[in-house]
Order: sequence, then C-alpha cells, then structure tokens
Amino acid sequence: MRLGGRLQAAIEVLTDIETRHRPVPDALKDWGLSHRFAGSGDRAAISNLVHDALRMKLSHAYVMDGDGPADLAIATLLRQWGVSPEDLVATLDGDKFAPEIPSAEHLSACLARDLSAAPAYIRADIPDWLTGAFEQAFGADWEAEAQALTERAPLDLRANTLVTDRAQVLAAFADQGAEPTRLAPHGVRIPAGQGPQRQIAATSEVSFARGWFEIQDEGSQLAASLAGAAPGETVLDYCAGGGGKSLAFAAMMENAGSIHAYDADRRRLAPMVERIRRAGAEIIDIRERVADLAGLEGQMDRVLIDAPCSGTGTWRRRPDAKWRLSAKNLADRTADQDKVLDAAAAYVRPGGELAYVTCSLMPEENTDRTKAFLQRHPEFETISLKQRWRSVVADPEAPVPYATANLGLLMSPHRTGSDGFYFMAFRRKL
Ligand SMILES: C[S@@+](CC[C@H](N)C(=O)[O-])C[C@H]1O[C@@H](n2cnc3c(N)ncnc32)[C@H](O)[C@@H]1O
Repeated sequence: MRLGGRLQAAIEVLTDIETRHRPVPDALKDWGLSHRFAGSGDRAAISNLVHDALRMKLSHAYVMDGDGPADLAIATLLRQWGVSPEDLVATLDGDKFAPEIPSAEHLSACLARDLSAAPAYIRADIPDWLTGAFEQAFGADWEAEAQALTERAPLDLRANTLVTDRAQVLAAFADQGAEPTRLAPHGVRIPAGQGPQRQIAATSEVSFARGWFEIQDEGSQLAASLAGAAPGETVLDYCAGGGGKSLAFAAMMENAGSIHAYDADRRRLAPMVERIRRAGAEIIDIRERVADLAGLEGQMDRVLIDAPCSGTGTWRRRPDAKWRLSAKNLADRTADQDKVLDAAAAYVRPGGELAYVTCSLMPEENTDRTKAFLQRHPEFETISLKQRWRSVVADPEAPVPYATANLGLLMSPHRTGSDGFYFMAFRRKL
C-alpha cells in the first residue's frame, strides 16, 4: 500500500473507534480482517498513524480547526511524522486509494496556527477536567509532563539475572539500537520507531524463549527494585496479575526465599505458569484464592501492592485510555485501592514492609491514598525513600523522581523517561 491507502485506512479505523466506541486493538483487527491484502508493514504503519493521532487529538483538532478522523490523521502526518504539506499533496496526487485532502496552502496555514493561544489543556493534550490533578502532581512542570505522554514509548526489557546478564541482552538486540537503561540496573531500552516503522516483536526471539529477559517498563523495574526484596525473605505479591513484579523479585532474591503470588482475578495469574518456567524462577508459589493465603497473616517480610489503577502513567502506550477516563472510573479505582491496602496490610509482620505501587499520575490514587492509609493504620509508619532511590540507581547524576515529603516517589516520562509510576513504602511498627 502507498501512503494514500494507509491514510485512508487510518481514517476508517479512527471513524470506527469514534462512532462505535471500539477499543483500538479491536478496530485495527477488524480492519485487518476485511483487508487481507494488507501486509505487515502496512498494518504497522496504520496502527502507528491511529495511535499517534489519538496521542495528540486535541492539539491536532485545534490546528486543523476540525476534529474529524481525517483532520486527525492528516495532522498526524504533518505534525508528528514530519511530512510537509507540499510533499503530502504531491504524494497523494493521482492515488485513487487516497482520501481527498485540503490544498498545500490550506495545510500550511493550519501548521502555522499559533498553539500558544490555545487553552493549556489543548496544548498539553489531556482532558480539561484533569488539568488540576496534573498541576497538583507536577507543579510548574505539568504541561511538559502531559506533553511527554503524547510521545511513543520505547520498548524496555529487564535482563533476567537468573539466566543471563544485561550485556548479553544488549548484544542480542544491538541491531535494534538497544542501550542500557539509565536508571534501572538490569534494563535494556530499544528506542521507539519513527513514522511507519514497526517495533520489534521481542517475544518472538530465541533469546526470549531462553528466558533471557522479560518485557517490563523501566518504571516498573524500578518499582520492583525499590520494594527491595532480598534473598531469603518471604514476600507476598498481592496483586500479582501476570507476575511481572514476582519475576523481578525472584531474580533480586536469587531464587532464595519464597514469593506468594496472589490476584483477586485468578485468570490473570494463568500466564505466570509459563513465565515462571521460562525465567527459571523457582521460588514463586501461585495462590489462586484468598483462602490460600490463610496462615500468612502477620508473617511476611514484604508485601507488594501493585494496585489496580487508572493507568494514566501508561498513556503513551494506550492513548485511547486518555479520552475514556471518567471521574467515576477514578472514584472506583480509589475505592479499590483503599480496599486492597487494608486487606494486604494484614500480612505484613511487625518490622516488615508494605510497598504500594500504581502506574498512575493522579494524586487521588497516589499521595491521597497514602495519607488515608496512614490515618486508618496507625500501626504503620512511612519509610524515607531518598536513600533507597540512591541505592537502586547507581548513577548519582541521574534524574530523580518527583517526591512529596515522605509521601512517595513519582516517576514519569518527562522526568525519569519511564512510564508514570508511583511508589510508596510503609513499615509495620514493632
Ligand atoms: C496493575 S495490575 C498488576 C500487574 C502485575 N503486578 C504485574 O507486574 O504484571 C493490578 C492487579 O490487581 C488485581 N486486583 C484488583 N483488585 C484486587 C483485590 N481486591 N485483591 C487482589 N488483587 C486485585 C487485578 O486483577 C490486577 O491483576
């Protein structure tokens, strides 16, 4: 397919998403099923166009003076892919699969529109109602942080030190431009592609089948490191899901000690069986029901809550979620978070630690939950995280997360170059 056909396809997918409220992967899949001639390069280019368009939906609509799917898709080519109006018009000229597009003069006028006159939430490409939360989380940096969420995310891998080391994983992906992550000690970063470029399917590699690495954002790797599991300890991963944090703990603990992995939705635990095998993790014990945790109350050295959350810190990867979040979703999540904190706290031994993690940037899900927990649970005290951050991140020049006095650390795309992650730790008083 040429650019015109890809552009037309992106417009059709965006229309489907808009009119039928379809999730992005479903709309892309449907399009693929009804256009079987499209090759994998075409599919990747169309998917990139759709995702990029959604990342900057508001500012695109502002400069184009229209928010239809064609406005968004054309603006994506001009503003994110660096195609000039003249080249776009010339490339699409005579292509019978291309959509109608405005003249190069009109498109140039759109590109020249002064965004600094737009309301801040439009420049920042976030829903208007979330401006206050961003300001509260990031102060003067809030707009830069919101804009950083409009970029494509890199692919981060965590070298599995039970099987190999970072140097070997770096070598395996040298042809992809892999670099060591700056902050996470075992991370490898493969930069995001540009324009139509496809991102490597790392899980199809032999090195993946050999258990050399897991796909894990640098922020998530750092959250696991900050939780600080050490060899010989007993750990409960209370919201274990597919086991990303449990696997990181098994490596940190050098397969010595025990990790109990529980999740309220036991179907989410299923992929962990294969992941454990591949990673050579020997100390993870999957507990499918809350009743299976009986006897662990007051016993654990560490309990991790990787809490259900709004996922606002992962908007680079799921840009449609940005426009779907509602005040009700947020209120539901904060209620879940209080519930999980209360339930998981019961398993921490006196002197043991409770770590609370979200992939959200919203103060309601982060510092507010921490404050409320401390009020409900005077048997816990806060742990100072400054020193711990330094012990996890070797480079003293490296950027540090946002920190609210004793109320946790907030990593973010602009500041730490990771997804947004909040980390807080409490100690149960002796
Ligand atoms: C952010 S995900 C966990 C991701 C996982 N830790 C990882 O690293 O791959 C949050 C998980 O919390 C689980 N969850 C939600 N409510 C829960 C509850 N009340 N008790 C335990 N787990 C819960 C969800 O099923 C979901 O799998």
